Amino acid sequence: MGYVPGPNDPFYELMQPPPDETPAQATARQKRELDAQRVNDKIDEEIKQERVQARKGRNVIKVLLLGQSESGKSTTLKNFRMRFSSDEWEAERDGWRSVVQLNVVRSITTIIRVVEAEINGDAPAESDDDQSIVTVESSDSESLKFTDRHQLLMIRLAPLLGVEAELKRRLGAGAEPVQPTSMSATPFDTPQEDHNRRKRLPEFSVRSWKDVLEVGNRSGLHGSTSAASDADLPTTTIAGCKDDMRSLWNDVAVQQALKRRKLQLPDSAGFFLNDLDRIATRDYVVTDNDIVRARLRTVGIQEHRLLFKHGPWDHTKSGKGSGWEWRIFDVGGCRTLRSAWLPYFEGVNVIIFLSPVSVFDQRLEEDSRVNRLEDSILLWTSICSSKLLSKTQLILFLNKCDLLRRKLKRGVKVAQYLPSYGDKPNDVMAVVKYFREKFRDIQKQCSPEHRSAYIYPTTVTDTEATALTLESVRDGVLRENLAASQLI
Ligand SMILES: Nc1nc2c(ncn2[C@@H]2O[C@H](COP(=O)(O)OP(=O)(O)OP(=O)(O)O)[C@@H](O)[C@H]2O)c(=O)[nH]1
Ligand SMILES: [Mg+2]
Repeated sequence: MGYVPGPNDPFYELMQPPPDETPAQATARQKRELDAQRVNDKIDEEIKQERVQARKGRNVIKVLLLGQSESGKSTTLKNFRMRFSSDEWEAERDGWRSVVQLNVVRSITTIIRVVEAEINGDAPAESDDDQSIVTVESSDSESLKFTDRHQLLMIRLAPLLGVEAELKRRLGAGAEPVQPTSMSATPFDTPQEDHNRRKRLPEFSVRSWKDVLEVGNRSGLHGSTSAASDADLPTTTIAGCKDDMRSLWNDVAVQQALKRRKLQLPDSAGFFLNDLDRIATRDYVVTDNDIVRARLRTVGIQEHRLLFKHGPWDHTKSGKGSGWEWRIFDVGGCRTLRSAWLPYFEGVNVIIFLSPVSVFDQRLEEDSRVNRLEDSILLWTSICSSKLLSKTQLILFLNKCDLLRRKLKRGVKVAQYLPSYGDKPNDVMAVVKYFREKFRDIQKQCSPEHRSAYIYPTTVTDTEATALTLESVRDGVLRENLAASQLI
């Protein structure tokens, strides 16, 4: 209701209707007054909303997850959601089932193609000399022959090709990173035409998890009733192929062929294929560990929100918590996608940068001329040097420490790929310490202004250890941002 002046108000006379007003004029006047009042109310409401937003805005923290492809950005996001958004996490659990199945089937069909090529005597596809491969150990040095038993396995596993196509169709998964095909090493470079596209089988990708998980839940694929699982042909087929998949994966001749052709299966392939008894069943229930290992390449930038209601410094003058909202952006790390990061740098409070420490002997999937560690260092240097990001808090995860441990145990020597490593011990502690110092020095030297270094060695597929890291990250971020906004 607007202000209505009383008889003593100087505006009283002015606001009285004219004495000779006709009924039609009175109606028109009242309508004008009503319209004016509506406009006023709308403006008042907008001002109120703006104030609410401004108040909320003080507690919004914008977080970007950056790093090369397969560095573990989406896996880190999964850990955040598992730990701090557990209701949504549980609601989405069933939706991941088809994604895990697609991971399993995809690895098997990739192996099938290799075995077929071996049987047909096809020449190995273009590959790198120093790519790491996921294999079980094979002690035989002599090349083992493929037999009729392998031919039979191929025939029996052929239905999985159809399952792969069906799962991809249902999930809306594309087989290739979508446009653009031009690449840039850092988000600040002008993209160059990609002349070096690899002829490998591309990974599947989706635009957004939400779409995939909704499809999974909506299509009734994952109901626990037997009727639902009967209707789910991919699950039935996968369960029917369990023993043959296991035979294929554990076969020594097959493992030799994978090694010979330097096939690079995803990091999670071994985890899933070594656990087929649990996963390739009709009543398979997805675990947290499965979800953090399920690979789904990111191509679009995804935003997820987390609410922290009870942060340690989260109290207003009245003593009541007002809450903190984190907007986390997960980007695609492939060089073809890095130019899309730039618009997200505006107003970003925190960057969590992932650099995998196990990749010193690997090349980029999208450009086989480039060593992955060199790529990661280049990217980190560009982020540290950026004036646009000079006030952004940088947190570095030296990730995939488990894979580093495994690689060093296999006898791979860091100094062979990184001469500057010299004769330091070839063990995880020493290697991680070396990387930590190198990355910290880059931050120190390249940052336009001084900022603290937050560096964590991580294995983000280890959800328990990562939960502790994320708590420390959360507290550090809230503390630093409160300090920045001079609230403490
Ligand atoms: N063993 C192991 N695997 C990891 C680790 N971190 C990530 N992975 C696996 O590596 C694969 C790639 O991880 P993602 O989180 O999808 O990588 P990303 O950085 O989001 O990659 P893009 O979306 O292509 O940019 C997944 O299968 C993960 O399960 C780790 O610390 N150890
Ligand atoms: Mg990703």
